[in-house]
Amino acid sequence: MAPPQEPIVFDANLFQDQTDIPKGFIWPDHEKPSLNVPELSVPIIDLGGFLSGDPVASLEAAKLVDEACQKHGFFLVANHGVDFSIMENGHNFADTFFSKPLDEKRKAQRQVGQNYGYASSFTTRFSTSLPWKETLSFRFVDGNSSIVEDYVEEKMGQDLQEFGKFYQQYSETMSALALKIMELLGTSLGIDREFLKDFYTRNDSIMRLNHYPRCQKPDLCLGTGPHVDPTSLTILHQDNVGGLEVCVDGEWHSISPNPQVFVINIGDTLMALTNCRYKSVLHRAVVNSDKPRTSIVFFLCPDKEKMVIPPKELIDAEHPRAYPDFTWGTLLRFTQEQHRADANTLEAFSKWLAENASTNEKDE
Ligand SMILES: C=C1C[C@]23C[C@H]1CC[C@H]2[C@]1(C)CCC[C@@](C)(C(=O)O)[C@H]1[C@@H]3C(=O)O
Ligand SMILES: O=C(O)CCC(=O)C(=O)O
Ligand SMILES: [Fe+2]
Repeated sequence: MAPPQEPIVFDANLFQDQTDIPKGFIWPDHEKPSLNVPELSVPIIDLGGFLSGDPVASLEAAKLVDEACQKHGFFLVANHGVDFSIMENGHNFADTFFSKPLDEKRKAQRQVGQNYGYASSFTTRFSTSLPWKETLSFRFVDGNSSIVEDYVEEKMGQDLQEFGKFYQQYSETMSALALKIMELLGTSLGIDREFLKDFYTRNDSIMRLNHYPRCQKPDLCLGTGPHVDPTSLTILHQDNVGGLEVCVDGEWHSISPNPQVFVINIGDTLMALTNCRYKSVLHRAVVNSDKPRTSIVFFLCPDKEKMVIPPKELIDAEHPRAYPDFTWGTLLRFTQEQHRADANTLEAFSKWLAENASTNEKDE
C-alpha cells in the first residue's frame, strides 16, 4: 500500500462544514451508503444472568448468543457489570481529546508501521476510499498496569495524565469483560468453558477511539469502510448518534444506539479459532451532516505469538479445517503492510501465507 505523494491533511474542524469533498473521501458507487436501512434484530444477552449460574438464564444466554454468532456474529451485552459512568466518561474524555486543535492531537501522531497513536483519516496509508474519521489507538497488554497511561504521558505529556489513567482503567475493564464473554462463548460452542478464556487471558489488544466529524456529503462518504474485523472479539460502545451498519443476507442493517449496552462482534481470528462455527461479518460506519459521532472500541487480540488452532471438538468430517494455522502477529502485520482489512481479509491472508510459507517460517 504505497502512501500518496501529497497526503491530504484531514482537519476535522475544517472538513466538518465543507461541502467540497476531496475525491479521496468519495467511495465507489457500489460501496456508498444506502438510504433507510432496516434495523438489525440483535439479541440482548443477560451476561450477569449467565455468570450467576442460574440454569434458566445460562441456557437462554447460550442459546441466543449461539444463534447470533452462527448467523451474523453480532450481539448486545446487558447486565455486564460496567458502571454507566465509565462509558459516559469514556465519551467525555474522547470528546475532549478530539476537540483539541490538530497540532495538539498530532503530538501522538501514528507513525508509519505503527498500529497505535493518532490518525486523521489514513491519508498517509491510503489514497482512495478514505475513512471520514479520526482515530486514537492504544496498545493494551493484560497484566501491564500502566502501558496505556505510559504511552499517553510519553506522547502527549503530563497534562493528559488523567486521560491516560482513565483509558488504562477502561482497557482493563474491557479485558475482564471480554474474558467473561469468552466463558459464555465456550459454553455456547459446547467446548471446555475455559478454553477460550484461557486462550485470551494474556491478551495483547487494541483500544481505539473513533471520532466521526459531521460530513456535508454523507451520501458519498463513509466513516469506516466495509470490513470484517481481523481481530478476535470487538467490544464497542456507541454514543447516541448511530451509524454502525452490518451486512446480513446481502443487505445493510443498522444497529440502533443503546448506550446502556455494549455491541459485541466476532472477528476473523476468533472465526478461525472456532473453525468457522462463529462468523466474522461485514460491517461499516456511516456519517451524517448534523452531529459528530464517537465509538469506543476494544479489539481483543491474543498474544501475537500464539498459534491460532481450533480445538479438536470443532474439527470433524463435516467441519474440516477452514483456515491454516497462523499467529495473530502475522495477520496484524498483513493488515498493516500488505492488505487493508476489508470483506475478504482472511481469504487474501490464507493465499499470502501459502505464497510466502518459507519466508513466514523464517520470521517465526
Ligand atoms: C487490527 C485492526 C486494523 C483496523 C483496526 C483493528 C481492527 C479493525 C481494522 C479496521 C478498522 C478495518 C477497516 C479498515 C481500517 C484501516 C480502518 O478503517 O481503521 C482498519 C484498522 C487499521 O488497519 O488501522
Ligand atoms: O464506529 C463504529 O460503529 C464501527 C467501527 C468499526 O467497525 C471498527 O473500528 O472496526
Ligand atoms: Fe469493525
